[in-house]
Amino acid sequence: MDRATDPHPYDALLLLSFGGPEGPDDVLPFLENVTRGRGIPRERLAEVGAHYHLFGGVSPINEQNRTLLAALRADFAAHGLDLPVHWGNRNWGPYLTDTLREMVRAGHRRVLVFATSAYASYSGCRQYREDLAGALATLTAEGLQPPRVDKLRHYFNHPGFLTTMTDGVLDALARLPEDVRDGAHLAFTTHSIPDSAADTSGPPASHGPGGAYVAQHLDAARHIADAVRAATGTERPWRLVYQSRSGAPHIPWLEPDIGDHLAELHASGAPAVVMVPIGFVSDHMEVLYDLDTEAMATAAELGLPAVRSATVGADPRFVAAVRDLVLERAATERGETPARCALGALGPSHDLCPVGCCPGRRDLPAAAGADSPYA
Ligand SMILES: CC1=C(CCC(=O)O)c2cc3nc(cc4[nH]c(cc5[nH]c(cc1n2)c(C)c5CCC(=O)O)c(CCC(=O)O)c4C)C(CCC(=O)O)=C3C
Ligand SMILES: [Fe+2]
Repeated sequence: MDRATDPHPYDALLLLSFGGPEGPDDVLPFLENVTRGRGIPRERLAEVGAHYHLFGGVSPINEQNRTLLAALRADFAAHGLDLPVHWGNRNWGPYLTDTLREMVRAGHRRVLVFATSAYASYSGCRQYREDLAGALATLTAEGLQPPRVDKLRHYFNHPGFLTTMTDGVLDALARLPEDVRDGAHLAFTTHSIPDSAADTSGPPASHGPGGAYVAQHLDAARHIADAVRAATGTERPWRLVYQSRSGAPHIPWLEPDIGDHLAELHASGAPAVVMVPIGFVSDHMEVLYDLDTEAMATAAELGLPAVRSATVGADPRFVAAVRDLVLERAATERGETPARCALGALGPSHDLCPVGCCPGRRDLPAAAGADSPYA
């Protein structure tokens, strides 16, 4: 088989995502799934529930994942990559455990996982690995033989992600009134997480203030800002800011918040802003509500012209990036040394999360890492 289309040793790809409610009755049980044992204040839950109800109780995330799933299958077929693709979620149906059970029953023994989170962090990486370990434990208890699972490396700096994001920023700039376009600031935005989670994100060697989470976002943001400058010939100020904070007020989370940043930009005389949702891969609720609804309203109140650039979604370049990462990992697992595409300064991320990578508050078993109980 052509090395460029050989998925061996893998026999399936699993698209692993967050999940979201698909109707008003789903909202509360979904939020209970998300926040079980995480100490989120009740008021915050009611507030977030109201965001979903503004959109009929439907998060767009599942439909976006169905679109991505179809796009991956079509891309693989068009490129002669014979690898079935399945989809499972952490917090809503189709649940990961059910998907993995079906995969085992279909005979899959060696599964590669593509999670819809591009960066290191407990929520974006280890928690998915814990979900996988939990699903494997359930299958084992049911008398099934668990498959071996591996997880793709972080893809925040893959050219298929960064170039697509850069083009999104260029499109967004073109939507701003011409007289403020050149002076527009870039506000790269991602999910706030507790300072303590950021500081311990990534391999132990990268632990320290902000950890791998902040370092990876800064690397991606700097690359995009440079590429936008190269394309437009205009230097624009940029900053990494945060959104969607939850948790109790006395616990420090990454700042500044996007809303405060917009007010600061306005006060300092910035003529316009492009909000770049660098931390997310599709236009799910954190983008639709926290940016398009809330942050846009803040900008309008301030009188600050603002646009939001696109997420990668199912863009063909992003889909092709997933194929590239799958083939790269397959080759690596076969003992070859394939090219590892990465832009920015950090270089390609590790394939296997080392012991102590993105620790959680509790020491739960995690699959697809050096400390996996399922080798
Ligand atoms: C880093 C990160 C990503 C990005 C990486 C990735 O994509 O994975 C992300 C994505 C998402 N977060 C989402 C939804 C929620 N996140 C919550 C809570 C939390 N997120 C956290 C972090 C992250 N979250 C954290 C540290 C918490 C506190 C509680 C905890 O430690 O777990 C809550 C509870 C209520 C609230 O407090 O907001 C909800 C409802 C949705 C679905 C949107 C939809 O439905 O369209 C998506 C894609
Ligand atoms: Fe979240």
